[in-house]
Amino acid sequence: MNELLTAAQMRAIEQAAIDSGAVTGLELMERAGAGVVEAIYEEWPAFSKPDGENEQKPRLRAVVLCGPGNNGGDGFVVARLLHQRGWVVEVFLYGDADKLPPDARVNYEKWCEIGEVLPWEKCTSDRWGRHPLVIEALFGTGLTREVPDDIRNVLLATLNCRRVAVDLPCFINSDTGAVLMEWPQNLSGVSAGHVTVTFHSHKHGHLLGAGAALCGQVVVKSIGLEFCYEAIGATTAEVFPYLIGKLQGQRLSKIPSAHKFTHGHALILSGGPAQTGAARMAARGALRIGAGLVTLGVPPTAQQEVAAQVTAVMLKRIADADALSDVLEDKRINALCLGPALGLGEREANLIRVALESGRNCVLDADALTLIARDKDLFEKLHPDCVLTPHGGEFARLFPDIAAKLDAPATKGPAYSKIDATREAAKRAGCTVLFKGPDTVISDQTGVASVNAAVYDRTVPWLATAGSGDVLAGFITGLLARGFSPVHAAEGAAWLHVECARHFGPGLIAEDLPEQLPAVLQSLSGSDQGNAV
Ligand SMILES: NC(=O)C1=CN([C@@H]2O[C@H](COP(=O)(O)OP(=O)(O)OC[C@H]3O[C@@H](n4cnc5c(N)ncnc54)[C@H](OP(=O)(O)O)[C@@H]3O)[C@@H](O)[C@H]2O)[C@@H](O)CC1
Ligand SMILES: Nc1ncnc2c1ncn2[C@@H]1O[C@H](COP(=O)(O)OP(=O)(O)O)[C@@H](O)[C@H]1O
Ligand SMILES: [K+]
Repeated sequence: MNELLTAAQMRAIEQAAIDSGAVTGLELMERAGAGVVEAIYEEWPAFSKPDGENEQKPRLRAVVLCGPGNNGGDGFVVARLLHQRGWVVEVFLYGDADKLPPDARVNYEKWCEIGEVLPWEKCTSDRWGRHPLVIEALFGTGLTREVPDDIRNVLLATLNCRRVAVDLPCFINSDTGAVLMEWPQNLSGVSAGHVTVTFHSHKHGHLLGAGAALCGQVVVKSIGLEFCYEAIGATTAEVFPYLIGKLQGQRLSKIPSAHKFTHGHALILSGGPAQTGAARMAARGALRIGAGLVTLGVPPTAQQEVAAQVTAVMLKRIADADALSDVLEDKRINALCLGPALGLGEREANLIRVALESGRNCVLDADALTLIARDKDLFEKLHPDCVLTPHGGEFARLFPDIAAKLDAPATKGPAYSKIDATREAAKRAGCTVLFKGPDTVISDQTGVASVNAAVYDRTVPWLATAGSGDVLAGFITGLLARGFSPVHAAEGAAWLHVECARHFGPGLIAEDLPEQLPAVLQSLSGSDQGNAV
């Protein structure tokens, strides 16, 4: 599934399934536990060897850490299923067995018929050496507050073991990806779970914030809830897709009979002398992504510099806001990009004013965002055909109160997420907002949102290089010129941006990004419709 769910949405889906009479909570828990065991054998095929039947070989050993809710219930199922497959399993319970919720209690009792449930106090680090596998079923979507020290100490002691987190690592808020546990500085790069096995669909916390770096890899197992998905989607109405940019990317083929103006004309405004590289990279991106024509608007003082360095991109002198108005008399110019190294003076503010008043598609990045943050009047001129592309610092300048909510120390859940923040910002700005990062979130003013997650097998840390944001602004502008709606242009561009970085690999510099587009686009137009990308 490509949908991202909050804890509340997941609960609603489960409840609807149970209410329909098609399945019980106990059956769902059994399927969840079976999904975890299946994932364990997929991840470590060596476990499938018939250990236990061979007298020479020791039996496989696991420890299961069960929490006080239904996540713990899943843990008891896993313990039983592993035992059935010949494992030696030790089970610890954090909390009071008498207070377990009903389904978890049933599975606790089933386990008690097989083996012992050890109290948490006995869960000491000297036990880990004997276990090839630690299954953490302490808290899942029900984590509501910081993880207590007696759990933290145990978790830190397991870091050298093979680990499986059930649903989510117990210290990650499922709605925000925030870590609700003090994490030692020297372990900041350590993944806290080799594998996280979740059910039905990803949760926000698997992709947002620190969550992605600490889940290890995420395996999604079906627990048979697909049949009620539509009904729930309609009632919850806020199910966000991720990787949807791929779908937008797949719409990029050009009609054989079309001419260049069919694909739009993008105008990208450059900064002054020695400040022209950013706009040139954006222009290259817009052209490569398929805009029919791309013009760089340059201040007269930078004309020579830019002319010496462009070929397919055209050039236009734009001295000031009046000159921009004149250029925009050409109605074929249908997408503008302002911001990359544009400058922060009055001239630039006036250029932005004219661009916004023209009502054209408009990407506002970098310096343009700073100018809009400074000038309420400019902010109010934003309209639905604009796309704002802030990184964290620019977002905080534009929406300080929203950023403060997002940055508030994570002490409880459910909490305010990057998706919530981007949706609120887009609503306030009245346009599409693309909030950058490895977890880029895109939302339009109506609340439609998606996440372009550059995590797990799409990790591209080398994209954090000077100027890559300028290229992204160019990609979005090019797609706007080609007629994509603002939100689809932002989604498609963000997805292609990451694909270009993946295609190039380490050593990437921003100039390389547009040059990867031919190969990436080629693979999209192939017979497999992009599945290979
Ligand atoms: N519903 C279903 O049908 C299915 C659900 N499934 C599974 O259930 C999981 C959700 O179960 P859940 O809602 O019971 O929440 P869960 O994550 O076990 O935690 C709640 C408990 O933890 C406690 N607690 C929280 N934070 C704490 C802290 N920091 N420190 C200490 N305690 C803390 C909290 O205490 P309380 O806040 O009530 O005092 C409560 O006791 C889900 O992730 C999936 O694995 C699957 O089987 C599929 C079918
Ligand atoms: N660690 C990372 N993984 C994936 N993408 C990243 C990472 N860091 C930054 N990016 C992406 O790189 C781009 C950087 O843009 P920006 O911060 O505006 O840089 P610049 O101003 O130098 O162009 C954004 O698209 C952002 O999402
Ligand atoms: K867990």
